[in-house]
Amino acid sequence: MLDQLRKQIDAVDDELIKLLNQRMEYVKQVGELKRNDNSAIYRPEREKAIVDRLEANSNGILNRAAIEAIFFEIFAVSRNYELPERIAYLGPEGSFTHQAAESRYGAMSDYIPLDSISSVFEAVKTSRARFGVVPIENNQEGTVQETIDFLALHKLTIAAEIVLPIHFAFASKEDDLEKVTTVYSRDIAFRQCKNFLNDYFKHPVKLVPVSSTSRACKIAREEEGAAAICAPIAARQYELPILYNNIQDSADNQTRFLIISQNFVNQMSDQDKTSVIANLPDEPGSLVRFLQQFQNAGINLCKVESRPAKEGTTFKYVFFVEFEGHFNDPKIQNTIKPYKDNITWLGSYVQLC
Ligand SMILES: O=C(O)C(=O)C[C@]1(C(=O)O)C=C[C@@H](O)C=C1
Repeated sequence: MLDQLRKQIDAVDDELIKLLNQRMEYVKQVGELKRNDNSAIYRPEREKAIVDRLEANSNGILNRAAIEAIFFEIFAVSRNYELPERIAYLGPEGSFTHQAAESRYGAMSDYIPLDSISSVFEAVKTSRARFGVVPIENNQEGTVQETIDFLALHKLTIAAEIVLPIHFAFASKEDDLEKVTTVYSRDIAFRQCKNFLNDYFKHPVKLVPVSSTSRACKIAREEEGAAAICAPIAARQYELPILYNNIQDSADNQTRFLIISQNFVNQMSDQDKTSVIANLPDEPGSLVRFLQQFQNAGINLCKVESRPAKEGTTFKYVFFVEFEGHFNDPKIQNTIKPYKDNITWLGSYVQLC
């Protein structure tokens, strides 16, 4: 029975590899066309349209998550045939940002882990990497201010967003919780796994904050009585056994990441979001009048955040504003027309959250 099933699987795989090779032949031709007119290799809106179509047509076992897992790898291989891509991300290896980057660029891309958000921006700006992946907000903890400040400073563009459910794991070489005396992790992870720590530890245990959950795994692998609260990808990387998965208090814990690039322009789709920095006059009603334009045009705002303008010693602010729609959409163009000198466009990309 098993032999028979495996024979059938082999036959399907032979078909699949034939079809994938055929797909890559077409991809190579697309790559040549793109090289001729110097257009972007990475086209997130096209990838999304393919996944949407496959999900609608899939009347078998594969759901959207499975289709994405398979096809994002295929797209990553395709893009590498068209032009090898290098992706910088906020490291270290095994971080949630690494996991986000891999979820979009697959296992085959060339990755550079960097130790700060500013270094990721720098790597993209100096063309050391074609794309950079940085966190922008967590739905429990709020905004990563640094990312907004560097977006305002460097004028790089946002090519796409990634939304990743944040699952923490509890990993240790110890096979019994009684033997665990110290838990290493990031502050934010301790905050988000309070219930687990309260419910599972009846004896005193030391919580030691470290710079990353990968570092927590590294220490936990070497130290007796130690454990780490970490991203599952980090535990795997350090071969640290996972004792409990999904130990975070909230099942809805998600982080949103941005893919940044130089001068990246997506084509319009029907699900776009636009991010801008608005530098408005410092006078009564300035922000209200600006936002009123969006209400008048029926454009939904997704995020408004004020940040220091960092102009000398003054206490002035700029606004990071996100709204639904593509910058090139005539409706958006009309709405922001009176503000064209006050706005820096950061990107229009397919909206995932
Ligand atoms: O359609 C394109 O523009 C392609 O380059 C092909 C392809 C694909 O594999 O389907 C690859 C990369 C792009 O990000 C989108 C799609």
